[in-house]
Amino acid sequence: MQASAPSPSEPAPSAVSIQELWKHFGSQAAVAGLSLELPAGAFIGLVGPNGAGKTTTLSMVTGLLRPDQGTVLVHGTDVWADPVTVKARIGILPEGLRMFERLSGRELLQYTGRLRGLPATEVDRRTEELLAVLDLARDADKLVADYSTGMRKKVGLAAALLHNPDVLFLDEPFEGVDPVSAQTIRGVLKRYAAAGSTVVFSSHVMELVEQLCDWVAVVNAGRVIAQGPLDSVRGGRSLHEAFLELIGVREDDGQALGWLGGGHSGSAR
Ligand SMILES: Nc1ncnc2c1ncn2[C@@H]1O[C@H](COP(=O)(O)OP(=O)(O)OP(=O)(O)O)[C@@H](O)[C@H]1O
Repeated sequence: MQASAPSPSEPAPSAVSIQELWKHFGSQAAVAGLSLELPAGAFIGLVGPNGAGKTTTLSMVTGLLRPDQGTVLVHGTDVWADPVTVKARIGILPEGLRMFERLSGRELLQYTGRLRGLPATEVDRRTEELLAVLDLARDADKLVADYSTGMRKKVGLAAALLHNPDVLFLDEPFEGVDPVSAQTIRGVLKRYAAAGSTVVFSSHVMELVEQLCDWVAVVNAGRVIAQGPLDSVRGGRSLHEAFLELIGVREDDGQALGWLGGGHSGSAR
């Protein structure tokens, strides 16, 4: 893989620079020459239909899955040439995060903080603050195995933020999360982004992306089909409308599923 430094004439430095990324599973190209420049300090939404390649892309960008081809730089450092440097600067909340189930929420955060090399007193301070802000203090001594989906997302987010990363990657952070927990997560992410850090998250919920993000990338069939500031991608429409148009959603021709509905069982037995 080739590492190339960003051009010195670039006005706003990229937090993440992705060049011609490829990943095949068997004969299928899940990610097919995807290139993206994600601006530093932005709140970025990565949207695309099911199977578009969002999770595969995020996995390659965060050093969890090796690309077949292509380069990913995080603040100028090649993820696959120098993963240790990059991993110190990023936080990740992956989809279907596996956690140490037999630890309590508090123990999980303390363990994560020590793994990150933070001093014990700092780990304790940050752990208690994150538990309080994410409304987990009451359940801090419960085992992670007994956490609900929303609680798991919140403790995963706390673990991803503990070392105060420069860039935070979240794969579907709001999936399965109730409106109260979603509001709490949104508040923490907004606070984090307001301090100049970069958030990159994938979502299917266009309204949420519109509310939170100032920059959007639309992925389809393993490629980026639109990227830029939210308003330029929307082009005067809602993001939902722009998304459907960009993806080229097919109108139902009314032929299929003609048997469905009306409560008649039909003749086939
Ligand atoms: N480990 C794997 N083995 C085989 N195929 C895979 C694997 N991971 C992903 N794929 C395939 O790659 C394509 C992209 O999947 P990916 O999970 O990246 O999409 P996505 O945009 O995150 O989708 P969703 O929105 O449904 O989560 C899909 O066709 C999927 O079936």
